[in-house]
Amino acid sequence: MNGLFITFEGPEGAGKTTVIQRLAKDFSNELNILLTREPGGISIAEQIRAVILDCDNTKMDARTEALLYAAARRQHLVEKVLPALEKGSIVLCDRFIDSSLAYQGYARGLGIDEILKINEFATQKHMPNLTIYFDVEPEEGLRRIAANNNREINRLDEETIDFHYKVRKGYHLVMEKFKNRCVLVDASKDLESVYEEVKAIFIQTIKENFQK
Ligand SMILES: Nc1ncnc2c1ncn2[C@@H]1O[C@H](COP(=O)(O)OP(=O)(O)OP(=O)(O)O)[C@@H](O)[C@H]1O
Ligand SMILES: Cc1cn([C@H]2C[C@H](O)[C@@H](COP(=O)(O)O)O2)c(=O)[nH]c1=O
Repeated sequence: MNGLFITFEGPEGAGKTTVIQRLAKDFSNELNILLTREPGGISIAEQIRAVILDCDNTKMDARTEALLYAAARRQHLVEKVLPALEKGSIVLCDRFIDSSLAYQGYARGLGIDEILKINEFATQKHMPNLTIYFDVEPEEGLRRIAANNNREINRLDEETIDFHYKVRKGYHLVMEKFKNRCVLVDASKDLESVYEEVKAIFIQTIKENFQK
């Protein structure tokens, strides 16, 4: 694989989307960047996203939810991410496998290792080169999305505060499990500080991988 696969993780409203979009804009003249997201990024996966996140689907079973995320991931990976990496692109992906480990594995109580197994089947063990995790208190993240009029509220956003605390705890466990590829950023800081920190990590990673 010639390219670089960088994923961005964190709870609701942590600032991932805002920072990735700015990163893509600032570096698109000098680097071949593909910006994408999960669940979604391609037609089939966007359709699965709509089914998972529809606020009316409150009856959805936790394992069904986990399998749908994994199915969307599989299609997005083979249709979009892997071809871009083959061409040498830098793929910036808003959420990937660690979201399933934290949300379905830990917060839903299905087990991090169980969810890892079904995702290894889906991804054939393709993992990111780097994962930047945006760490923020659930209340702060939820306050940010509530203040953002352009952001639709989905079924997962509407979970209890207890669930959102478990998501954060789940992420901490996952970051520890995969510490070789994960970097934690304090996303409670102001946006400019968060952006500068992520940009520095990004530049360092590009140097290490492309300018040997
Ligand atoms: N560091 C920050 N301080 C204050 N507000 C922020 C910060 N980062 C992002 N925001 C604002 O918070 C809102 C949510 O940000 P964003 O959509 O980037 O989060 P996200 O992590 O992608 O959320 P989600 O995964 O829930 O969609 C936006 O209105 C954004 O402008
Ligand atoms: C990939 C993935 C996502 N989720 C959750 C996390 C969020 O609540 C939504 C996606 O919404 P966003 O605005 O695009 O962040 O889905 C999950 O539970 N499991 C996953 O694998």
